[in-house]
Amino acid sequence: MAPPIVLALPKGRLLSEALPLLARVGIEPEAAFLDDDSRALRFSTNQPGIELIRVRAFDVATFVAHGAAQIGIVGSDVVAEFGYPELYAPVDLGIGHCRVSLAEPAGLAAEDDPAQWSHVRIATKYPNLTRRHFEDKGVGADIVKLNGAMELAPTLGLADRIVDLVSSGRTLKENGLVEVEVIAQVTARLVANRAAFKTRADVAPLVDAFRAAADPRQAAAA
Ligand SMILES: Nc1ncnc2c1ncn2[C@@H]1O[C@H](COP(=O)(O)OP(=O)(O)OP(=O)(O)O)[C@@H](O)[C@H]1O
Ligand SMILES: O=P(O)(O)OC[C@H]1O[C@H](OP(=O)(O)OP(=O)(O)O)[C@H](O)[C@@H]1O
Repeated sequence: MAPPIVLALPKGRLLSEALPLLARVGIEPEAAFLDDDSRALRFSTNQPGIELIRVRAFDVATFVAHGAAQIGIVGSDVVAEFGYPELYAPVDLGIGHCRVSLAEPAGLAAEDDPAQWSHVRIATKYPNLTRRHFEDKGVGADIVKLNGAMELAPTLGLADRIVDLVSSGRTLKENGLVEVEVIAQVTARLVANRAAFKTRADVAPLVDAFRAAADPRQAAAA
């Protein structure tokens, strides 16, 4: 018998939006999965052929790309940042809506002309995505990699500008920054390891089940 499919879930903000999808697919995690006091990282479900792991958002992509997990749920921001060829992202799950944007202090924006930039210094947790974006424009980018709280970088002199996720825009506003350019729209994707998708008979049907659960027209018709 084939080992269970390992489904990697991000433990941050996407998890609460992913749980109703899981329920629509018919996957019920064991009780410990929802217990904040549990230190376990690997969980059984009501389906003997499916196990869950709970990892950091960026690590979902890494576990799936390397085949340690066969499928996962991860933001398209993370998929774009890594660009793993082994990661197949066939389903837009329609959750985790936000955007990757370039932002700068309001005072700088008032007199700034992005068309004139030849070199910029950017704080971000998306170094690859940011580098590619500026390369495409022929602008040199000096990148400072951070793991969070990018919004602090301009006022403390770490970088002039940031590339970060924006949803309501509240974090930028409360830190005196304005959005200058939207680099990419973001939603969460169901990702699969390409080799597992091709070689395991149980992976494609599960991907199809997520596709049906994510599509409101199919869900309404069911
Ligand atoms: N403000 C937001 N609105 C909507 N979706 C968001 C927002 N921030 C992040 N996301 C989505 O959720 C994913 C996980 O973000 P989250 O903030 O939970 O994790 P993280 O802080 O990047 O991860 P970790 O805490 O593990 O380092 C992101 O990759 C993105 O796709
Ligand atoms: O436009 P808003 O609605 O304010 O959302 C944007 C914020 O959400 C994310 O941070 P998160 O809260 O996940 O914390 P983080 O800094 O740890 O990533 C992102 O990095 C922004 O800081």
